[in-house]
Amino acid sequence: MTAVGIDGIEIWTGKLKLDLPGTFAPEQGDDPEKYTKGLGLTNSSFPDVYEDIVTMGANAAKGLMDRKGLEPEDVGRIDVATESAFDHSKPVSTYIAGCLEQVYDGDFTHANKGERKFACLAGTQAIDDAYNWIRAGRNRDRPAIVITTDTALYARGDPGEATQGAGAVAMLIDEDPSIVELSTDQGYGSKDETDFLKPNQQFPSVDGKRSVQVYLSRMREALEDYESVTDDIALEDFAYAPFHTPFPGMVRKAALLAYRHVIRDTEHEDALADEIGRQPREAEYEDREAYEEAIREYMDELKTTEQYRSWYDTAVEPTLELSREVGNWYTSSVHIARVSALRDALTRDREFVGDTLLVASYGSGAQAEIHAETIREGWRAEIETLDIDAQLDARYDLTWDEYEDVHDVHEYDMDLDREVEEFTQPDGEFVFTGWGRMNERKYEYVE
Ligand SMILES: CC(=O)CC(=O)SCCNC(=O)CCNC(=O)[C@H](O)C(C)(C)COP(=O)(O)OP(=O)(O)OC[C@H]1O[C@@H](n2cnc3c(N)ncnc32)[C@H](O)[C@@H]1OP(=O)(O)O
Repeated sequence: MTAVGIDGIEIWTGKLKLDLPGTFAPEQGDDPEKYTKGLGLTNSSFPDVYEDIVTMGANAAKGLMDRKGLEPEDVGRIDVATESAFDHSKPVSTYIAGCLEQVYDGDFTHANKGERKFACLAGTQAIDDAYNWIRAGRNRDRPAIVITTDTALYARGDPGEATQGAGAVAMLIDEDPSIVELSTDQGYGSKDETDFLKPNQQFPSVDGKRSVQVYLSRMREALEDYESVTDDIALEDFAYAPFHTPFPGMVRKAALLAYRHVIRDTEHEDALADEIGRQPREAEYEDREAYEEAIREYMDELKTTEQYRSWYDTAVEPTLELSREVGNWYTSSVHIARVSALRDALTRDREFVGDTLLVASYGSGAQAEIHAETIREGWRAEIETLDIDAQLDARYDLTWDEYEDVHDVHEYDMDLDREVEEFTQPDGEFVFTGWGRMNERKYEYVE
């Protein structure tokens, strides 16, 4: 079977940043370590006044097409995953295709376009759709572009405000891919949940603490489902485990739970038995409460062991590097975790063609999905070309008053009583220019 997977990746960050420990924490009256150590975040990316989900997605897609030498006619499909759409009917992919057609000679008339929604999971689902379309032989030898793009803003004062972010990832899905091959095995954990939602509103209604528990429960179910369709999982089989990362502290919890689950009844559990005992088994306890208390105690000890620390520091911690700098990018979040892993491998000059990643995606509402990906020969050349570090360094550092202005500019229902100037100069990129006669958003390319 010909390999299908991710052949190219391009990232676009919002061009502004908010320093969480330095600027946000003092205004909240919080200890800066709540952000750096608790949530695990240093900065959030924000969109400048001329940026939105379309400009960020189009800029990432243009970077990808230019690097891959693609013209519009070469592309058979454009799918956008977002939970920040401003249009209930016209998909964001049409806006993005319209932007791209301003700068290329050809057009995307014969490309299939769509928009995928399942909170942060939608990007992974759009990759699945592209994979299935290629596998079904309906692609006429053309690749698909999958774009994940979000302005992940919360209402002012919401606890989620600390985890905001804005950015886009464009990925080329093709046969014989350069970066990773996708596996056919997948595990799902899915339930109707009311934890994080946006019923006809821009900013989410969030039950923050419950959303954390829902994430963990769906991940456990997805892991069990994945185990049921594959041979037993051994954690040492995976070079990295990129998770959906709303904030790194969330992944810290998920990774510990996954580790406990996977080592049960293995030599790893035996090796830890002298140090912290064996894992509590429910049958050994009088009631569920006592069992759960024993599990909590075991987990508290497990996370301090050398065995766990060594796995976490190698397979999980490196996946959080970009997230710490940009915040939550919703649909892009797991995809920047994958890129963080690949960048770590590059820095370490790691030879890992043929190695596997265990990729754990999640969307509120709620569903988790787990699958494996195999590293391909061309990964190094692709990852070396990424300019995300330069983009991050070039971000404009907002003061508190400027942050308040930026948040207001991007709030749809805000009746702004003041002009907010752009903070950065657009240079070789798409920008938002205003509204057209049918209330559509308009864009231009600035040389
Ligand atoms: C949104 C998605 O993308 C989909 C999902 O993944 S849903 C799962 C995640 N949910 C979200 O991201 C929802 C949006 N976020 C939120 O609502 C909030 O950020 C939140 C509820 C997750 C946390 O908000 P909060 O209540 O203000 O923070 P709080 O729980 O007090 O502190 C956060 C962490 O910092 C720790 N902390 C606090 N002060 C600290 C300090 N001075 N030093 C070190 N750590 C500190 C806390 O102990 C806590 O860690 P633990 O959970 O490990 O105990």
